[in-house]
Amino acid sequence: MASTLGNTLRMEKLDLAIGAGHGMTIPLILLATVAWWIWLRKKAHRESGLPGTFGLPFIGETLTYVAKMKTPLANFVDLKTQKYGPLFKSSLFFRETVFASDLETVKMIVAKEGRSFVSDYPTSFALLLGRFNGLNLQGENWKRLRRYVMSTIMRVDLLKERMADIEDLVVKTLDSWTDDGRTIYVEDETKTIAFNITAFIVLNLRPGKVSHTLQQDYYPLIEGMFSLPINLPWTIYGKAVKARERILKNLEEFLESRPVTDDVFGNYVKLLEEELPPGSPAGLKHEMGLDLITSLLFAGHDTTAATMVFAVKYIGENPNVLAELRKEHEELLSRKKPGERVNWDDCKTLTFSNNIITETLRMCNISTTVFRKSLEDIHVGEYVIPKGYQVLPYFRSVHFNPEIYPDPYTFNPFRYQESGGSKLPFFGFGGGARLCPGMDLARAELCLFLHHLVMKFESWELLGNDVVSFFPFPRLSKRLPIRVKRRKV
Ligand code: HEM
Repeated sequence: MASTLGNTLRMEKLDLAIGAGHGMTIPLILLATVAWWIWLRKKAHRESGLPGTFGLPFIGETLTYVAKMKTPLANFVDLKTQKYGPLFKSSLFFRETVFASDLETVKMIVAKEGRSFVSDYPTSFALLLGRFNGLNLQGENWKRLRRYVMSTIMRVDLLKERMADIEDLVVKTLDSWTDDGRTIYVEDETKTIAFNITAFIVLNLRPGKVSHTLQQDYYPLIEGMFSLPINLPWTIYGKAVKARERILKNLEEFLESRPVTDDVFGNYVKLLEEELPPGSPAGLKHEMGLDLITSLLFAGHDTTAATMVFAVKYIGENPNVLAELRKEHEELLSRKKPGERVNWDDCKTLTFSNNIITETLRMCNISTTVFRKSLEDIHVGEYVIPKGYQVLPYFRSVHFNPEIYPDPYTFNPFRYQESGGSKLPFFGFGGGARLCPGMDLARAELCLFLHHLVMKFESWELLGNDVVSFFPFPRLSKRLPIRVKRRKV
């Protein structure tokens, strides 16, 4: 008994000694870890040989970047590329960053997805679109989501069946563009077209109060995705958080009330039930389903809407393009029976329309880059991209390289014919394993939009000088006001 008590007392003393030691050792270990980490980073920076600067502590070059990315000419990346060459380092949004702006490195980065690089979107994307959104996902969860999207909503036979509905949604808006002298704000209109189509494809949701409310909440949400994640009622991010809450509430209500559950959301949750480890909480599957829907509504609509609005602007500024486009669509109709609708296969044959889409995306695309992280040290020529860096393959530099695209600042869809059929490098829909799964759907929507635009309207007058701002996304300062002249039928 006495010896047991003695042992216990000795043990307690030992615990106390260890406890006192902890008080000292934990901060020391932390300090040593931080020092070691800083030393490793410095070593990596030195050995990388990358030109460029990190700017100020913590904030890096973020402020200069935000200020200088709005302009079409001589933006942050252009200026740095001129000074340092096509591969340079910086520090943005608290991360060590490498920009790549030459074709070969850009190609290499997108091609090595999942091996040397992995998709790594800013935290604000995960916070606002949900941690299981496609862009932020990696590994098995990403592969499952992508397989699911490709084999369900992006299945060509299904999309072919839905073309008539998609066309009706385009026509519904374009028919409201009267030529009684009223001003039409194209940006608002194309957002509605693209949102209605995406909500129909993803949720089977028809235009109405629910879809209108959801759509309106997407814009503060999107603004927040490129802001500093400071959640206060008056910050851009704070407003985005509120918008997300409303979107989720409305989606939940809609999903609760839908009569059929055999749909994109329902079948995804069922798939997760089969594929996630047994015992995974039901709440997790529900959350993953909601994140799929919220991210598809984002990825599918603002991108396509922006392409539509810029196409209206560029075609409006180029009468020769309008004439050639109309010729293509008149020829298409001449091959069809009266009343026969434009279908999926027609859209594939409309070469000039597709060249307009490509050229519009080359000039003005929401995705000027994609976000990657290096998984290992990567040797590029004489430099090394150190492991763990944010890596931005800057598509816009390739699309504006005069050696690839002569006279790059001119909208010229004829350039693709003139290139003698040789394929010009194009990253409008990304590339590699993450190539946009909605690419064919987006092209089909845009073809139908262009078809009815040139068949219904003789011309349109661009009112006011819209200024294009390029950061965080290309936007027109006045939402592209136009006045249309209908065609006489
Ligand atoms: C003009 C229209 C569009 C453009 C310019 C566009 C552009 C892109 C780009 C550049 C990526 C690659 C992102 C990356 O590699 O990190 C991407 C991915 C994606 N897009 Fe699109 N997109 C468009 C339309 C659509 C549509 C209509 C949908 C679906 C309704 C869609 C759904 C997605 C999804 C789910 C991803 C993630 C793919 C993955 O990570 O594997 N997009 N898009």
